[in-house]
Amino acid sequence: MKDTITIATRESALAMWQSEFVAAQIEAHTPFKTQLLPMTTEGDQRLEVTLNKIGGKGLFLKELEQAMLDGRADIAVHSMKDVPADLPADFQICAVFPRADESDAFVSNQFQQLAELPQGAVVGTSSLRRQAQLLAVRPDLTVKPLRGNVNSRLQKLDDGLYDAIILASAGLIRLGFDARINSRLTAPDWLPAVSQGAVGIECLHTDAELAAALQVLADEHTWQCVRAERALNLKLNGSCSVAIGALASYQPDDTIALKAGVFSPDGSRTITARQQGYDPVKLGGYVADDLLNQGAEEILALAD
Ligand SMILES: NCc1[nH]cc(CCC(=O)O)c1CC(=O)O
Repeated sequence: MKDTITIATRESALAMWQSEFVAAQIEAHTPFKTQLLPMTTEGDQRLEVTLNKIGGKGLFLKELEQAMLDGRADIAVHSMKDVPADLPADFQICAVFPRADESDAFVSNQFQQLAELPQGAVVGTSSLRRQAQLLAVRPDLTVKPLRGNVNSRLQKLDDGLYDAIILASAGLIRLGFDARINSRLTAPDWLPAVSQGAVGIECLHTDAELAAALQVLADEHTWQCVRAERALNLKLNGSCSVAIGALASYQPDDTIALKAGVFSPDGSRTITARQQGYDPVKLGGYVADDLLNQGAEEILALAD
């Protein structure tokens, strides 16, 4: 087997941080050396429209996957949140790392938390899930689109375009912006995106030897939780845009507890479900069925 693993990565500061983290883990815990292959993806370039209109989350992966198919790279590193539930058949997730902070962060230069925002305040996010949960508790707020990488989103807040913005805490922490988190929006009242806070390694299905060699890096409990959340997402047909929140947590009795919610874009309708079980894929399916029985399909269709 080769002795250097080439890691395809997006070029954003967050993606580079995650890939450098994975490279260091590989060098510390396996016999391999590593090198990075930074690439621009269509998802990074097309900031003008919402992602679901141009093909969804897969746009952050396609170029990296092509590099693996061409033999220019061996693995790709992703925020698992950006990995579609229906991964193309040629690929597998061969390891996920322990989940970091899965919460969303409330970030503002004037206010400490959501409840402090004045009537009609402007909050920045392009996530339908965040928008819907914001409006569910504060229908008076004005939600304005905010895309781009973590640094540019913070810059837009500092430029005065918003009273507050919502970002993933994990991304802020990884880039050293912990101090910008005014407060956290946390489960069970607020649900993160499927797989939020987890970093994973993708490789070719055919690369079984490499996948096996990287198993020493895999966090089994995080993987089970991520699988439960992804199974739920797949059953609800969670294209990246839909307002689905979910969080699975590993319990002391070795079960997984999964809570999930589906929200209408204007925040007026919310349905949630929660179950516990041993089999992550079945659990995700059961919670999805519960949501579907409560009318999830109709609510999700409102986002199209
Ligand atoms: N959508 C982009 C994205 N993908 C993963 C993260 C954060 C890191 C993580 O969830 O692991 C972010 C930034 C954000 O949503 O604020």
